[in-house]
Amino acid sequence: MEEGRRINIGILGATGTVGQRFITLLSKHPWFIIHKLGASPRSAGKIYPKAANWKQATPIPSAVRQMVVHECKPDNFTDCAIVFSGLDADVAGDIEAAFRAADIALFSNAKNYRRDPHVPLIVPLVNPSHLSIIAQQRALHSPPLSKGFIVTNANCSTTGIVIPLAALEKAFGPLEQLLVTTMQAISGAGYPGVSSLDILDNIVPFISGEEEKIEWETLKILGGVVDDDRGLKSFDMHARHPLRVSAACNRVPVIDGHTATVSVRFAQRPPPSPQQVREALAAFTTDAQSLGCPSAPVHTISVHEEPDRPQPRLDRYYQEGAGVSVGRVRQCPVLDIKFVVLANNVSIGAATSSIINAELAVVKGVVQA
Ligand SMILES: NC(=O)C1=CN([C@@H]2O[C@H](COP(=O)(O)OP(=O)(O)OC[C@H]3O[C@@H](n4cnc5c(N)ncnc54)[C@H](OP(=O)(O)O)[C@@H]3O)[C@@H](O)[C@H]2O)C=CC1
Ligand SMILES: N[C@@H](CC(=O)OP(=O)(O)O)C(=O)O
Repeated sequence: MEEGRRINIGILGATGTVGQRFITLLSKHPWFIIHKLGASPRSAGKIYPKAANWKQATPIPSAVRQMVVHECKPDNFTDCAIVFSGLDADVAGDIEAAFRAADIALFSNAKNYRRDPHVPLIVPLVNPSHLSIIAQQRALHSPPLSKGFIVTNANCSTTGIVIPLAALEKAFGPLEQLLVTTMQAISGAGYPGVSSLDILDNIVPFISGEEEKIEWETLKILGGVVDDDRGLKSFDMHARHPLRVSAACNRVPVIDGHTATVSVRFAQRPPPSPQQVREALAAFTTDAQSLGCPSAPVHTISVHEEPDRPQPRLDRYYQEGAGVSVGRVRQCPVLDIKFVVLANNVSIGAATSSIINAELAVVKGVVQA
């Protein structure tokens, strides 16, 4: 990025849980400047503090205190080079498609386009190389686009899990089997989310669609991008080394921070030892960091030796919520290795990932700054 230049950005769903996180992070961003805010017709026309039910620990940033919230229509955002979406999935599909059709670069948190064969599903600390499919997404759009595209980030639980898995595949080669059990925070359900009478003194062993998302998204993210005979790119879904994934998801009475217990089997025989796994996790570095993305964690995975870590209350702000914490790395008597991972669902699980994805797109020249 050119010294002193800042890029105008817009935020859709700016009043919601993820939208508020975008505002907090982007109000102090060195490259991006918040230029437009969007939310539902209920909020449109109001100044931001009147539209949002602000739930962050820090006050509403001065940069947006006088901003008027707009309807999420592309015409209101034409002077934004990048638009972030924290839209409710019920409305994200049509709105995000309209922004792409208006030739606007859009980075979404919503699930709607994650399975699209031309849309990259990017966890920025894992698979930024998938940005390579954007040229094809633009070319196949009718009419072809010069600037517009959609990039999605992953489900918040999937994000926390694939980061240590990517570190393991980088060090030891492909994984073959994966068993995951999540303990997911209430904030993952947005605001006001799960009712207190359902979640206090309780665990709810069902989150609609979540297990299917972890089982499918993990393959798209950890798999490669391949070219066919005609030069068309597609996602290989880890097909060269099939990976079987089983997830079980639970809602627990924690406000922020999704925890997961993970057991893996490696293709490599004999498998790595717990100590080799700890060393590989701690040594993991990312392109986002080496390419100078300002929101990338300086150190990606914190590996705990203490037997009772990670814990949401103690570890969810590791690297300002952009890194993940792993602990209890040990032998698994059924598969090979098991461990616990904790990721901040509203930071690296949502807004932070989108922001690093946009930073990567700027660095790689996919977004013209
Ligand atoms: N919370 C989390 O941890 C994660 C969430 N996500 C995904 O991010 C997205 C946002 O989640 P979250 O912030 O929790 O949701 P919220 O319910 O808190 O916020 C939803 C946002 O969508 C806006 N909206 C609702 N209806 C419309 C409409 N008709 N037109 C335009 N805007 C509308 C709301 O505006 P208004 O206030 O005006 O109603 C609000 O800004 C979802 O798709 C979610 O699945 C992804 C990963 C993690
Ligand atoms: N379903 C997740 C949050 C979420 O919104 O996921 P997704 O973006 O995949 O719909 C949770 O409840 O914790």
